[in-house]
Amino acid sequence: MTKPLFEMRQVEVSYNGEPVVFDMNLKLDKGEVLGIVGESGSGKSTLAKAAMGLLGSEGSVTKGSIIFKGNTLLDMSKESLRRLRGPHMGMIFQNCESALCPLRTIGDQLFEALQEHGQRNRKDAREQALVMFKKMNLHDGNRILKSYPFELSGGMNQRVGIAMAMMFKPELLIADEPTSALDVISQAKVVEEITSLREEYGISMVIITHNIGLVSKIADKIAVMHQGRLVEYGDAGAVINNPKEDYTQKLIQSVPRIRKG
Ligand SMILES: Nc1ncnc2c1ncn2[C@@H]1O[C@H](COP(=O)(O)OP(=O)(O)OP(=O)(O)O)[C@@H](O)[C@H]1O
Repeated sequence: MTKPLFEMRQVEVSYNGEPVVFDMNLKLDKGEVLGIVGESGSGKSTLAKAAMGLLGSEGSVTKGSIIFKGNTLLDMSKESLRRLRGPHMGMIFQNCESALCPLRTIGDQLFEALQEHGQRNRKDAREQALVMFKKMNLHDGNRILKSYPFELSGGMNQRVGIAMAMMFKPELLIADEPTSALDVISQAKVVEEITSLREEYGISMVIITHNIGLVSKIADKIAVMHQGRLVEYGDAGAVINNPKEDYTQKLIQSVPRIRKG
């Protein structure tokens, strides 16, 4: 039996010693898409940050283990984790604009991120960026590279953030509410763009959202969180069409007409 690409075993996460996520058990095989859904405050972002080693000084994993390709992340040094982030495990944030530095151009930030992971040639980096921008429907790539984040629209910054994460073609991409800062039409387009890039590069993904409708279209498995706990977890079709928990039914009822075929 092949080992999962990513796994959480009995994970508890706390802020300042106070647990907010309890007994999380999840598995993701290579090429799979896992949707994590739940209402605001259920612990979804905390889980994503724990997986990426980005909990900050107040937060820590207080029980269990998080395993990526057979390596226990909690045992890794900060430097090894830093090297893993980007080329192996990528992250897309809810608001990519706030993750970008306001004082430097997109091009400088992009090159710096690639340089940190061994890409030294600025011309190659630029070409790679232009290709990825096009795939994200950002057609004026040269202008974007010269722009500061405040010179772009919210939707453009979000696409730039996604393109930057995708440029590394990571084995695992964790997307935390990747479309919630966008209007409904842009949301649908960005989901399509992410899905086609994922298919093209065979990237495994964890998509975190409060909108079960969004993951119903693209996830293979769905995990439902409520008050820091996993309340339902299984194949997306089974969770959507035959939810066992009342809470999942309520989430589904809050979205008009979704069905997984
Ligand atoms: N830095 C922090 N310090 C203390 N408590 C925190 C911190 N960040 C989050 N929490 C708490 O952890 C719990 C889970 O929050 P989290 O942001 O993970 O939920 P979420 O499901 O991602 O919500 P949302 O959909 O609104 O982003 C909440 O009770 C929140 O108040």
